Amino acid sequence: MAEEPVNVNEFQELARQALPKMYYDYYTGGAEDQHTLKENVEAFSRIIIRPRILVDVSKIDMSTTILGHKTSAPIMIAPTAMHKLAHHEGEVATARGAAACDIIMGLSYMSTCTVEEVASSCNAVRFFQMYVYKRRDITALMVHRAEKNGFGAIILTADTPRLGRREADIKNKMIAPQLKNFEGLISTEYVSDKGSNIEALAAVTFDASLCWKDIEWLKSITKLPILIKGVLTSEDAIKAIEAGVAGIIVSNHGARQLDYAPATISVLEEVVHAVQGKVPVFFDGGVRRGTDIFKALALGAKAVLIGRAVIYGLAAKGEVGVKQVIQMLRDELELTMALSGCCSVEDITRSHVITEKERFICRM
Ligand SMILES: Cc1cc2nc3c(=O)[nH]c(=O)nc-3n(C[C@H](O)[C@H](O)[C@H](O)COP(=O)(O)O)c2cc1C
Ligand SMILES: CC(C)CC(=O)C(=O)O
Repeated sequence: MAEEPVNVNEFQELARQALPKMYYDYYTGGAEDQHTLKENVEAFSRIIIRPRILVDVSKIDMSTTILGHKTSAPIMIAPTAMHKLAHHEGEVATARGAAACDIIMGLSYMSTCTVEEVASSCNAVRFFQMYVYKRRDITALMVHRAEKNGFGAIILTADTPRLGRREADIKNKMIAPQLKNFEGLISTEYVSDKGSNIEALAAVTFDASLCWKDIEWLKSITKLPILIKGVLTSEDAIKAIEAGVAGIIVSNHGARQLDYAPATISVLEEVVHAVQGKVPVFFDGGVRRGTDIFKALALGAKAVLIGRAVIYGLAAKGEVGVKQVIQMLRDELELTMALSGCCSVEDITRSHVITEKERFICRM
């Protein structure tokens, strides 16, 4: 029998073995030179933890509340597209993994299972991620379907007016299937002479004119709280609050959009300072270890979203793999908390980490 994976990187290797190259490249890849892709992970290694000793850590409580929903840990599943390319059960398996671990799942607008299938598969708290199509009637319908099916929030992804240039997908001539949510509404199968039909799909369907004033439109069609995903600057954090969002997700889309955008962990604090506690700030990008989650919490995130790591679990072992990856990250976070002298997520403070910039200033 093959050895059991002991960390997320080993799950990635299992996913590589399980998937056709075209899909593995789609899931792992980033934009252009993949500079930001590497940085998202490496920037974590430049942040050092300042552990405190002789604290009673015999009981650790990782639970927290996200937009009023109690969860077992400050961990959510990031919305990622087309899970059936990773495993035949698709997003239903992912949702069940989330439910088993008592964490919130973000469902992608570009899912391969329908909103209804995911909603009826388990009792996970679900947030619905949306893109805005030029055909606003279709987007409004999707939001209503999410609302009707008990989703707890809308995640508006704001960093994708056009799709980033993912060169592996271009070379592989990556093909997206017809997405079941849109059957009878719009075709999601576009053939492109540029290579990747996902790029063509986004070019034809996504509304590149989307801007801040459209949050008013979104608020007019839903009562659900809105999280805005893709904030990387204090300027946009302030605009998001002015627009009345319920939360902000610091994200560079897993480095798949603008290459040479900053590593998300390097700008989290800028956003947190701008927000001044008015709304919760969430974080994603490059999280592969419990220590990464601890660092993001110390720098002010309310919770982190996990993208690729969950897909690796799904590709390797379906629902069981999703569960194992989340459990692994939860266990690692718990151990990090214990070894740093933190009994609850509230105990994790800014003084528990030191950034590269601070170390540099100390040396001067
Ligand atoms: C294969 C893949 C598909 C993605 N699809 C979506 C999507 O449909 N909607 C979205 O808002 N973000 C999407 N993302 C971005 C994730 O929500 C998240 O920001 C990113 O994966 C976090 O980085 P990580 O993968 O390093 O954890 C996708 C990311 C990946 C890797
Ligand atoms: C189908 C794509 C638009 C999904 C996506 O956001 C991504 O691949 O990063």
